[in-house]
Amino acid sequence: MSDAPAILVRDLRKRYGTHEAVRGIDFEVARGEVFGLLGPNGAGKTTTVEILEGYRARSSGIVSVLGHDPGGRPRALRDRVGIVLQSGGMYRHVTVREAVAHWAAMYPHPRDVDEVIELAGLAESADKRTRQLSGGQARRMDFALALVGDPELVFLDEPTTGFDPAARRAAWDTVRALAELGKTVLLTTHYLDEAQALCDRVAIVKDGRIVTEGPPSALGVGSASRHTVTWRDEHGELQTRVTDAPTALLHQLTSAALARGDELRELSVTRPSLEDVYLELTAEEVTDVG
Ligand SMILES: Nc1ncnc2c1ncn2[C@@H]1O[C@H](COP(=O)(O)OP(=O)(O)OP(=O)(O)O)[C@@H](O)[C@H]1O
Repeated sequence: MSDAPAILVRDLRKRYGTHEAVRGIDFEVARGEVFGLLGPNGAGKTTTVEILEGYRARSSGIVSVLGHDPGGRPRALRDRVGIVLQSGGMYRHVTVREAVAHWAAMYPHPRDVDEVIELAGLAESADKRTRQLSGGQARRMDFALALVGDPELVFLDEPTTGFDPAARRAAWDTVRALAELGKTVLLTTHYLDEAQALCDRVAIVKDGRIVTEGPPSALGVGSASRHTVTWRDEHGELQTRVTDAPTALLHQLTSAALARGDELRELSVTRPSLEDVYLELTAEEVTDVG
């Protein structure tokens, strides 16, 4: 049972009136995996995640979360899933420790409150009233609330939107700590560096469909053998060539430079990054694959 996937989605569809926001999505997330859904505004990420959380009903398809259908939010599932809510405003007048302790009491096997506060990076703010927290600290409290029930699976919908760089790094550390604890994480993000830093695998969603899926590094490298070669030529002009045969191009360039007794200044060879692949696949004129 434990090698059954944490999340299984088959031909998931969601219609809002006449608009089909999710048009046949399939993916699986293994236990202990950090999986990212990427894609432009309106692609259908939040709809998908909220169906998995049990907050929205699907139009059709199969969805299994820790072996349960999340529709109707069964109690057996609620205790095992952590959800970082976007608002987190209900505890404005109590301290961080009181809020986390209150939330912990709703779960059958909560984690230690102070340990969770530490894990969320809030040890120094534990006695602050939550309304006095900065935006980044408030978000960390959302993490603490999501973790205190000791969930097996954590949903993070755009966990660092609006964070300053230091708060983002702290949130990344929290996600990594979750992964080290063996938790499964499903996150959505608009930040490709975040996906690259945190996710074992990502799926890029566009217009309600997955257009590609795989480990972030493999998406960048595997999508093309294209290399971009840049150098400054003998006239001081910066040159750029995109090639599938970088070895031959470099041989040609270096031979010519050596023959002139010159250096190839500012030479660089780059492969497509996750960002290049993302932009290519989500560009408006590109039609969907699959
Ligand atoms: N409750 C709703 N009623 C009608 N249409 C909706 C509703 N929720 C979402 N939509 C539409 O469904 C599509 C997908 O929205 P969704 O929020 O899932 O996208 P997203 O990928 O999460 O976008 P973002 O990155 O902007 O959060 C959009 O066109 C959106 O306008």
